[in-house]
Amino acid sequence: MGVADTQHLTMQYRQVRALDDLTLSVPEGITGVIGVNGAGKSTLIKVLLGLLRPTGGAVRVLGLDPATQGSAIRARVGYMPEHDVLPADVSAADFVMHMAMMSGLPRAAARERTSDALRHVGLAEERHRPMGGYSTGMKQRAKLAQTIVHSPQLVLLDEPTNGLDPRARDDMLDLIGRIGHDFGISVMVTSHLLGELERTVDHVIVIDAGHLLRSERTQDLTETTGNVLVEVLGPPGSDQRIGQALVERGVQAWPVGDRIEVRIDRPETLDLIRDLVAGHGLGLVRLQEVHHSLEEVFAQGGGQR
Ligand SMILES: Nc1ncnc2c1ncn2[C@@H]1O[C@H](COP(=O)(O)OP(=O)(O)OP(=O)(O)O)[C@@H](O)[C@H]1O
Repeated sequence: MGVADTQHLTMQYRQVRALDDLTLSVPEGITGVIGVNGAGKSTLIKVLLGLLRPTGGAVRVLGLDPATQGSAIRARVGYMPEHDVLPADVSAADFVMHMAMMSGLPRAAARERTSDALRHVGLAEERHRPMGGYSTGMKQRAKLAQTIVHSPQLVLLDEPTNGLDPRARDDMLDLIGRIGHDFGISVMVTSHLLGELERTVDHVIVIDAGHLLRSERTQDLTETTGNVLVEVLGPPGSDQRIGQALVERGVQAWPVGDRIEVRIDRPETLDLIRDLVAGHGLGLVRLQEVHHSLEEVFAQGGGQR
């Protein structure tokens, strides 16, 4: 059993079937739920939290039933909603403290956990300013702080990178990585962008029109291309010399920045790379398998399998 499981889950709004016979399991660790806008990601999160009652199927979150144990789930789970829901005239410190107490923490513990959470998300200095004056990135970090303030076992993050510039997005992804891998809190994070979560999540679930398309470990989904990336240490142009030497021996090799990508169609090619680098008196810094990106996997029709 995962940290969240659904069986034949259906959510029929008046006109729209947002979730359609959806069976999935969110394992421990960091899981990305990816789907275009309207795929049903937010609806899934609201069902898991017990905020929406599904029209069919079964749900378990941390082994609990959201229909009857919603408040027990919300005590153990953190939720970061997609849209801007922060009161503009309240400071992050007051807001996160309030949310901590709403989760059941006594005042002294709530105060301590609030300052820890705001420090973790990098809002320690600005914590007493009203949130209306915050940048989008700061608002997202304040929302993230209230998500983790009560030391949950699982956090559900709805499009946390939406509207962020590239730098703020990278900061947010780093924070999510730390929450999942350093704090040991399981994370389910949604995105409408395929490639964005790739380096952060351990597991990828892809949904489309409320259906499950794929659910796999990121590593398995982005299977190796059969190529390696070679980085050598030596005077400028060393990479080109090695690339040229490989091509002269009938190996497919091409430059990628100041490295060389090499097609490994037989195991001996790896020995050849090692011997050539040594033969040229150079150092072998890196020999790394090249994986497909998620975007490539789906462009090749991998999403339809
Ligand atoms: N309260 C509602 N009443 C009726 N239809 C809804 C409601 N909420 C969502 N929908 C519809 O259900 C479908 C799934 O919406 P949902 O918000 O879950 O998708 P999403 O993948 O989270 O997309 P987005 O990132 O755009 O929110 C969409 O067609 C949406 O219009």
